[in-house]
Amino acid sequence: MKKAFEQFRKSGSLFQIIKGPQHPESPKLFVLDSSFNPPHLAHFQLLFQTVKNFKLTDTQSHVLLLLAVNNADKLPKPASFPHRLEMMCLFADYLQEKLPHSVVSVGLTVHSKFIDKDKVLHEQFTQGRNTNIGYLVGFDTIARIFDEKYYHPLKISDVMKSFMSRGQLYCLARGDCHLNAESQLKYANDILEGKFEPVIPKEWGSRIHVMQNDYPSLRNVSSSEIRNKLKSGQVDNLKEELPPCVYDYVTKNMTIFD
Ligand SMILES: Nc1ncnc2c1ncn2[C@@H]1O[C@H](COP(=O)(O)OP(=O)(O)OP(=O)(O)O)[C@@H](O)[C@H]1O
Ligand SMILES: NC(=O)c1ccc[n+]([C@@H]2O[C@H](COP(=O)(O)O)[C@@H](O)[C@H]2O)c1
Repeated sequence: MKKAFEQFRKSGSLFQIIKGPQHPESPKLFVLDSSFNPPHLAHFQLLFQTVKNFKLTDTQSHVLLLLAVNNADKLPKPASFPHRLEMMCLFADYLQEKLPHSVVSVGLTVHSKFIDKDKVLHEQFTQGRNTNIGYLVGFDTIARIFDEKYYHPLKISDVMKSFMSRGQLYCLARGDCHLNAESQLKYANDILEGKFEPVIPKEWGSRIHVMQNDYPSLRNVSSSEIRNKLKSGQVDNLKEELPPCVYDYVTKNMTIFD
């Protein structure tokens, strides 16, 4: 994975598939953009519930696990990018088994903001086809996508116009969030009712789909909490929070999070 990562870095490309088919013909692309530091079962649940509820009938979906080598806020640590790619590939195999009617791939991008990732993915996957792209996020990330500080001095209603007019945002409510579950679940409706006008145009509410996590025990799971448990040696508790393949990887390679 170190080689694949270095090649991407040197290539000057904006996006590259590292694992899986280069040009899947699916009409629906689901993108999980994450730091994968490490990937965990709340990420799995976000993917599983979205594909189950929003896939197009009788067609194969394409699930893309996307790692940005430049994060909007976080430094590239503690796990190095090659280690994260290893964990993403294990997670992709696990997903492929659980979602047999989807094709799963792993990709890298240089872009940190969703509006920029979206431009690149449209060029890559929708040319001459009618592919619909949906982005899978937790509620904290929705709040960050609509935070004006990332676009200053431009207005959100202008800068996000094409992103919000063609894509969908599939969102899983989180326990460890600034809003309670009830407020998270009515967020799309609040937008539709114009509560955040003029910053967020009300018609965008129809493109946002907020779900409750079917498993209450996963609502507070996060990569940082998992890293903390690893550091303090609470590894047994992690079996309920990580796919078995990722659990094996992190417990055999504990130093990657130092
Ligand atoms: N428990 C969860 N419930 C719902 N969404 C989640 C959960 N954990 C992560 N996500 C979402 O998955 C996406 C990618 O996650 P990210 O890599 O930021 O994971 P994280 O667990 O929040 O990481 P960290 O703790 O390092 O910040 C984000 O949009 C995030 O909101
Ligand atoms: N405004 C935006 O588009 C925006 C804001 C915050 C995070 N992100 C991206 O979301 C992804 C997940 O971020 P975190 O790992 O920080 O939760 C990263 O690729 C990050 O760069 C995008």
